[in-house]
Amino acid sequence: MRATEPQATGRTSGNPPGSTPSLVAESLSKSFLSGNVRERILRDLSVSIMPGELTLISGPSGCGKSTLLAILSGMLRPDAGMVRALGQDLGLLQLQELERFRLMHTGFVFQGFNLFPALTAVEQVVLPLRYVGLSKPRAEEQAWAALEEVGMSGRARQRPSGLSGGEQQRVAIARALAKEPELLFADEPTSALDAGNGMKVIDILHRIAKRHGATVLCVSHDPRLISHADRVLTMEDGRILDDRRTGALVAET
Ligand SMILES: Nc1ncnc2c1ncn2[C@@H]1O[C@H](COP(=O)(O)OP(=O)(O)OP(=O)(O)O)[C@@H](O)[C@H]1O
Repeated sequence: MRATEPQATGRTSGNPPGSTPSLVAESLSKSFLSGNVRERILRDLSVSIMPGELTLISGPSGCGKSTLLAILSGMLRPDAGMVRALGQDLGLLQLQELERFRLMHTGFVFQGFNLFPALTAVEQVVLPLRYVGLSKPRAEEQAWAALEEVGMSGRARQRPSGLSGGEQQRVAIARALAKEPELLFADEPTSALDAGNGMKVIDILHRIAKRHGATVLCVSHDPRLISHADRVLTMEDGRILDDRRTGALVAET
């Protein structure tokens, strides 16, 4: 969530990408036990992610994309290495402080939308805003603005059962966007959608990066999305093999 006063990152809404990364990972390692065998999933991985950009992490299934996203977002601790998010070393935070950091500064969009079946679209977006302490009128105002931004204000009174998959994902993006997080993470946000809706969703994520100066980090193995990102990191076997800028243009609404 953005502070009223400018923060230490020196970013203001809508600024073009600066030279200061918003996310820095140094020498990350992570392994998981698979039966009796310990499998190394991330291998001494270092990367810096910039604000105001949509960065895509691509690569084959099982190469560690979601694990990297989970560590960069503070959901998972690495075995070794360091993550600095918005200047904060996440490894130095106690669990409660880390949860607070995530609540105030990060938003998530998942493959399965994760909407509450009984709530209307606007209620889905209002709920987390109330949780971070906004008054009801302020939360409703921000929720409507976020739904407007993703082109869903006309469907705001619908429950998930009355919405298409693409529309549900746009509501989920509005929910993540409404608290104005500096860091927006998306794990396979288009994989349950057809090509047209997938493109719409990725273009919305791209626009959020540009308009809000947010850091948008998206995991996907969908090759159609590559030309829609500003930067593509290709992973294989727990490492980043390729780091490319695409010169992608933001689609207008
Ligand atoms: N909590 C866990 N416990 C044990 N193994 C795990 C855990 N999380 C991930 N793994 C394993 O780590 C490997 C990498 O998983 P990860 O989800 O990061 O890959 P991915 O590149 O995102 O794959 P996909 O594209 O299929 O989602 C996989 O072999 C997975 O089974």
